[in-house]
Amino acid sequence: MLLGCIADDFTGASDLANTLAKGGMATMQFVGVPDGAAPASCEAGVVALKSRTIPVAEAVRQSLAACEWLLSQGATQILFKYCSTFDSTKEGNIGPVAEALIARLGADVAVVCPVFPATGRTLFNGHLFVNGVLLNESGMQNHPLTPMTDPDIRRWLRHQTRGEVGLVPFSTVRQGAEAIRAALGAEAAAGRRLAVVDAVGDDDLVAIGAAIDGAKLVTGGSGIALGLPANFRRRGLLSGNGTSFTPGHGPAAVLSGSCSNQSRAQVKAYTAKHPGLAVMPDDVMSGAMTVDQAFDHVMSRIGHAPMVYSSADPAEVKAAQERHGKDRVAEAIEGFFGELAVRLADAGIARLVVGGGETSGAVVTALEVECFHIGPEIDPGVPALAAEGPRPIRLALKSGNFGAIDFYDKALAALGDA
Ligand SMILES: Nc1ncnc2c1ncn2[C@@H]1O[C@H](COP(=O)(O)OP(=O)(O)OP(=O)(O)O)[C@@H](O)[C@H]1O
Ligand SMILES: O=C(O)[C@@H](O)C(=O)CO
Repeated sequence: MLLGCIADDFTGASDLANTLAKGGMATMQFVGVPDGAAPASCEAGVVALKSRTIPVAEAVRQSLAACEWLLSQGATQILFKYCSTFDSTKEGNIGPVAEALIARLGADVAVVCPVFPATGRTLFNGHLFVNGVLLNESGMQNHPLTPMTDPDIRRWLRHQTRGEVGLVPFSTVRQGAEAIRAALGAEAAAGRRLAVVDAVGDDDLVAIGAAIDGAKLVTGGSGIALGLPANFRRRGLLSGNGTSFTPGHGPAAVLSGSCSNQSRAQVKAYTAKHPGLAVMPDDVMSGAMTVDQAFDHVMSRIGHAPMVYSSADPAEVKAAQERHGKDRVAEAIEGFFGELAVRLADAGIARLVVGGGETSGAVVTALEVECFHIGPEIDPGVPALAAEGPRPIRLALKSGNFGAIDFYDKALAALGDA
């Protein structure tokens, strides 16, 4: 293994694995920290954690454990992947995890770059935009677990860190790799171990990638990985063998627990053409909607690739959270989808598409997936996946805001056929 990656959620892990696989690295995604060794052919290993919204100390502990395993597999550079919308609270978990990794690795400075131009995430003067709109006006201010109310990433991150946070502005980034390297060196010399780095396009990310060749720690969204494979290729370290995804055959279903604007539009488009079952938090919590009922609903319509969704608009989400408590609702719905996925896989569902990072984490964990082989890209940031483990199902894990309006139909086709 050359590059070792720690992702704070499961959709984010497959987003990153997609970028690295497209960049020509033989990439595997692992679910949690594996017990054994990675296959010798694995050049980039992505350990998927579900650490984005867990207590800070636990996120740090799990991330350090993942780091140890990746180092033990030979990784010479560690990449900490978080969301391109910087999903976090004032307490964490991005800052504390990054600082713990810096201390463990003895890194002098690590870039902070959530930029992902293909999905409209750009950073200018430290301010994060989603499709040209400031982060805190993009819909992310209504996120059920990590409402993003400040677009100034340096200021937001500073709430979470012990040390000061630096900035490499776009005026430097546009001068190329040498200038970026010098600016990062100046941040390190000033004692700032984390430096937010502006970028608006893929060429900026490629230049940043070249500037951080050999850096012990890199942090960011999947875009920060765009320029990294070239560093290993330049040294003749890549086999060029790619990954070993094969499509699946059999019935399909879709589960959506994401409440983002884009997910709600995708759910609407999909259920206009396929059967859909809306699952209400109140019904899940009271037992009025059981996994058995949802399972029967899906299985009786299985030829039509039905969808089960809890996706609801911000007012409904808020009302449910006020009635039951934010964590209890999330736990109940995630548990519901996890159990349903297991029932469906055991009943022969061969292709499953899941919407939402937390929801995907719950589903993949319940399915006891050990690792994934990375297949073709469906839409930016979302690859087809083949699971290894007790249930060798084909999966796509869609981040809440990713994917075109017809994403779910495209995903089912990319995963295989009936
Ligand atoms: N109707 C609902 N009311 C309240 N909470 C809900 C509802 N539906 C889903 N949730 C919870 O909201 C959270 C949605 O997070 P999830 O990560 O799955 O989606 P997302 O945030 O849109 O995706 P991503 O993290 O990939 O951007 C989950 O914990 C889910 O269980
Ligand atoms: O970076 C992103 O936006 C995604 O990979 C993600 O992490 C959403 O959960």
